[in-house]
Amino acid sequence: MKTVLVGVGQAGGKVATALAEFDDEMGFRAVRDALAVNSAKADLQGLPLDTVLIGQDVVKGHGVGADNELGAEVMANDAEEVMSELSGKIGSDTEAIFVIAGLGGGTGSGGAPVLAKELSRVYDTPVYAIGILPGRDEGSLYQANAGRSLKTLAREADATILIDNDAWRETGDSVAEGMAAINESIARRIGLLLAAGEPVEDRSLGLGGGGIDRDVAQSVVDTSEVINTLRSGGLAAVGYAESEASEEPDENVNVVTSTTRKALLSGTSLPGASEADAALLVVAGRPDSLSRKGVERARSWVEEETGSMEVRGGDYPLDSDRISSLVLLSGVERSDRIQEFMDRAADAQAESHDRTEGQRKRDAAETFQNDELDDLL
Ligand SMILES: Nc1nc2c(ncn2[C@@H]2O[C@H](COP(=O)(O)OP(=O)(O)OP(=O)(O)O)[C@@H](O)[C@H]2O)c(=O)[nH]1
Repeated sequence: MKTVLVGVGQAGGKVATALAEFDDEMGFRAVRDALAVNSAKADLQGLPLDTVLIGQDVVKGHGVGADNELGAEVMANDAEEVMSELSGKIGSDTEAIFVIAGLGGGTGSGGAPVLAKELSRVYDTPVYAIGILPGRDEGSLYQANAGRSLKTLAREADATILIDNDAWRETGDSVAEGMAAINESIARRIGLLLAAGEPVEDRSLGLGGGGIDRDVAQSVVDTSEVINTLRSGGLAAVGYAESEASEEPDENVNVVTSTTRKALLSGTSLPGASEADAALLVVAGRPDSLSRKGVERARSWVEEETGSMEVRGGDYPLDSDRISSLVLLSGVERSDRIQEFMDRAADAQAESHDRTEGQRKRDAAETFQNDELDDLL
C-alpha cells in the first residue's frame, strides 16, 4: 500500500519516523514519503523527515501547551503551507495518506482533525488516521483533549486506527519509559499492514532470521483488501503476535491458530477490542511450512470472535523461522475499552466545564453522535 505519512505534534513526528525507518529497514517500500508538522520547533529538530513549523506568528515555535483548540487554529491558519508541502509528496500512485497524532496533547490533538478534513476535501485517496490515546494515568486534560479530538477525527478521516498508550506497556514502566518500545510496536504492526500489499525485497525481516525469497514474495493480500476492511469507517485496531514455527505444515495448524488467538486476545492496540464490523487476517511465514488449514481455521475463529461475517484474509510468504499473525479490526466502537475511554473523556470535560456530573451510563457509540462531548471543529 503506497503510503504518505504525516506526523502531527511530537508523538506524530516520532511515530511517523519509527514507521518510515521500519519500512526502510525491511525494504518494504510501502512508505513513499513522510512529513512532520509541529508548532514546537524543538520537537521537529533532529527528526530525519521533512518538516513544517506551524503557528510561528502565534506561539513563536514554542508549542501550544496542550491547548488543542489552539492546535486546531494554528493548523487551520497554516494549512496552505502544509498542503503545499504535501502536494509534492502525494502522487497519482499514492494509495493512502496516514495522519498520525497523539490525541491527548495540543498540536496533534487539534491539528490532526483539521488536516484530515482538508486532505479529504482535496484528495480522492483514502485518508486514515493513527490516533494515540493517552494512558490512564495521564490526567484529565489529556483525556478530555483526546475525547474531543477522537470524536472529530473519527468523523473527518476515512478510518481511525487507535493505539492505546497502555496497550503494550510493560508492568512498572511509565508511559515515558515505554515510549520507544511502544513506537516500535506501532511501527511493526502498521508497517506489516502497509507491506501486505507490496512486493518485497530480498532481505532479512528480523523475524527469527532468514531472508525473503523473491520467487514467492508476491503480494497475496491486495491493497484493496485493506481499504475494503477499513471501508466501514469509524474506529479500527491492529493485533499482532508471532511464534516459533515447525518445519511441517501439519504441525503448524495449531501454531497458526494459537498465534492468531494471541494476536487478537492479548496483542491488540486497543486491549479488549474484539467485536468488530470487519476484519483482515494476514498470516506470514515460510510458504512450505505455512498451514493453509491453520489459516482457514484461524480465519473462522476470527469470524466467531469478532461476530463479523466480513473477515478477509490471506497468507504472506516470508522466509522466516517464525509464524506471525496480524489482525486488522474495523468498526470497534462498541468495545468496552472505547466505552471506558469516552466515559473518562466526557467526565474530564464535564469537570473542566465545572458541571455537576450528568448521567453516568453512556453508550460509547452514541457519544460519537450526541453532544455530550464537544466537537473540536
Ligand atoms: N506512543 C507515543 N505516544 C506519545 C509519544 N510522545 C507523546 N506521546 C503521547 O502523546 C500525547 C501528547 O501529545 P504530544 O504529541 O506530546 O503533544 P503535541 O501534539 O506535540 O502538542 P503540544 O506539545 O501540546 O503542542 C500524550 O498522551 C503522550 O503520552 C511517543 O513518542 N509515542
